[in-house]
Amino acid sequence: MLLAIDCGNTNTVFSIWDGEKFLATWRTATMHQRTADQYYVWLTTLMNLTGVNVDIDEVIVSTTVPRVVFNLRVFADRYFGCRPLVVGKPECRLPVDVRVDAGTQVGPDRLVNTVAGYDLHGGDLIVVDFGTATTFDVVAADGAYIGGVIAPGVNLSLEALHLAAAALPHVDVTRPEKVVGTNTVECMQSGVFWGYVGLIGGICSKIREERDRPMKVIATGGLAPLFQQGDTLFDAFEDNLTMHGLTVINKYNKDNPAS
Ligand SMILES: Nc1ncnc2c1ncn2[C@@H]1O[C@H](COP(=O)(O)OP(=O)(O)OP(=O)(O)O)[C@@H](O)[C@H]1O
Ligand SMILES: CC(C)(CO)[C@@H](O)C(=O)NCCC(=O)O
Ligand SMILES: [K+]
Repeated sequence: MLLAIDCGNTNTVFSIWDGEKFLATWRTATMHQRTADQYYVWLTTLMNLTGVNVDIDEVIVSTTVPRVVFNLRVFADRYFGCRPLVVGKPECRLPVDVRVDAGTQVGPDRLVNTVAGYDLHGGDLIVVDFGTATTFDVVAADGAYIGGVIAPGVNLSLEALHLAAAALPHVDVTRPEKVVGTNTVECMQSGVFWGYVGLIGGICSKIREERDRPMKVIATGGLAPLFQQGDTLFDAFEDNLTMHGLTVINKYNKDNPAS
């Protein structure tokens, strides 16, 4: 059984994949100090609580936080007797080309998202992920990763306003009915929500213009459904895109062992 771990700057998600479907998914805040033993206690508690009694013998990790890798390696080795595949490390091969400037360390989550997007929807794709950052990643016709866009995350933008301006409160993102707010909270929500609608639409049309071809837009991440409502920003929404990509990459590495 495969344990797939997607560690972002804010949250870390663990999913168990039986080769055909995910049996369970659990989320915890990312903390680089968390030890192998802490991961194990947390995971086995949840497995027991939900009656998921399976043997894990493979682990794959994508992390945007390099410091968690050491403890996750110890976790896989100590408790599951395996060496984890870590996306972005030389021993983890990708089923697609990566065509970016030499020396660029593309975020593993972005690579995994494009592998998943290509697997599900084919090439000529823009993958938008609403995480800590909002990323746009471009997949060529042949599935290659050819670059993208990094914008501040939606929650990060709201938090930055609150932190930088003494009179601006902490607010949660929502979809305001009107653009013109009549109180501080509405004004902030409008700026972020409608600002993002414009940003997403604008960046996708600029990418299409630059590529000079139709491109399908796939959205993922916690806030994607909020932006999906009513607006024609995305062609498809994928709930579990990063996890799906991890299973594709794991299978590719098993089917194509290093010679
Ligand atoms: N309507 C909503 N309003 C505010 N936050 C939301 C809403 N729906 C989902 N979320 C948030 O989305 C987040 C899940 O998003 P996702 O896993 O894509 O990114 P993340 O964990 O925040 O970032 P990263 O992957 O970079 O760590 C959760 O933290 C959840 O609180
Ligand atoms: C952009 C984020 C933070 C999005 O999670 C991550 O993919 C990352 O840390 N990337 C490294 C830089 C890059 O992707 O070019
Ligand atoms: K994410």
